[in-house]
Amino acid sequence: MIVEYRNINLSFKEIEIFKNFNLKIENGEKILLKGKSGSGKTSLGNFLLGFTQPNSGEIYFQNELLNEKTIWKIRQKIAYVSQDVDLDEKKVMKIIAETFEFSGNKDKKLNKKMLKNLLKKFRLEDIILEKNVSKLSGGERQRVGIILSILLDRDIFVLDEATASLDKELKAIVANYFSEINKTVISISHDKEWEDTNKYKVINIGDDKDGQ
Ligand SMILES: Nc1ncnc2c1ncn2[C@@H]1O[C@H](COP(=O)(O)OP(=O)(O)OP(=O)(O)O)[C@@H](O)[C@H]1O
Repeated sequence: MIVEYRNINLSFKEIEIFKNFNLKIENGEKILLKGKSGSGKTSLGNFLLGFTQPNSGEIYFQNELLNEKTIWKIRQKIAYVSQDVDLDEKKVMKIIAETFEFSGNKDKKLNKKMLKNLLKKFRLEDIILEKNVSKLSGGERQRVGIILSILLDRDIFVLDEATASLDKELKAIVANYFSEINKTVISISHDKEWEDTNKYKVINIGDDKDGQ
């Protein structure tokens, strides 16, 4: 098992989002979190990354309890892509190169051949590497964020509406790509292309508040 949410409770004011929510995710599993807007999907991703905490309950990552001591180590094992990929306003290649200089990524080496292949797979021209991020369209920026997350070669992907800015064809390409890789994937998406692959275990959030 790679991730376990145990007895998670979350509420804001009088609104209960999770009541004794439980979910186990196996190594290599492909998970699609679905549910109405406001059902708590993003919160589940945020708990795992330590961005926010539930009111009560525990989260385990590779059998280790997530807390303020373990979160930094755990975060380095997670590749996170959000809807609004937040990249510095620099040349794309510079951002990629600098990402590999962070202390947390020091054990990883930029695979340039893989980068070229990924650009091609996600329909980007090589010239994009020389462009400033501020000049990219939303869909281009989103794909650069996805490519960067893949290059980091981490254990698990948390993809929060990672295909929202892409056209139909690209949504399908990205959803297919993640369905076939040898990693654990948690995707939060309203895009039907993820489910269309038939490779993701669909978890409906909010249907049954009293645990799953
Ligand atoms: N810090 C906060 N303060 C108050 N309410 C919050 C906070 N964080 C989340 N919420 C509320 O918790 C609920 C769940 O939010 P969350 O973003 O996890 O839902 P979601 O299922 O990802 O929604 P969407 O599909 O719209 O992105 C929402 O009603 C949201 O307004």
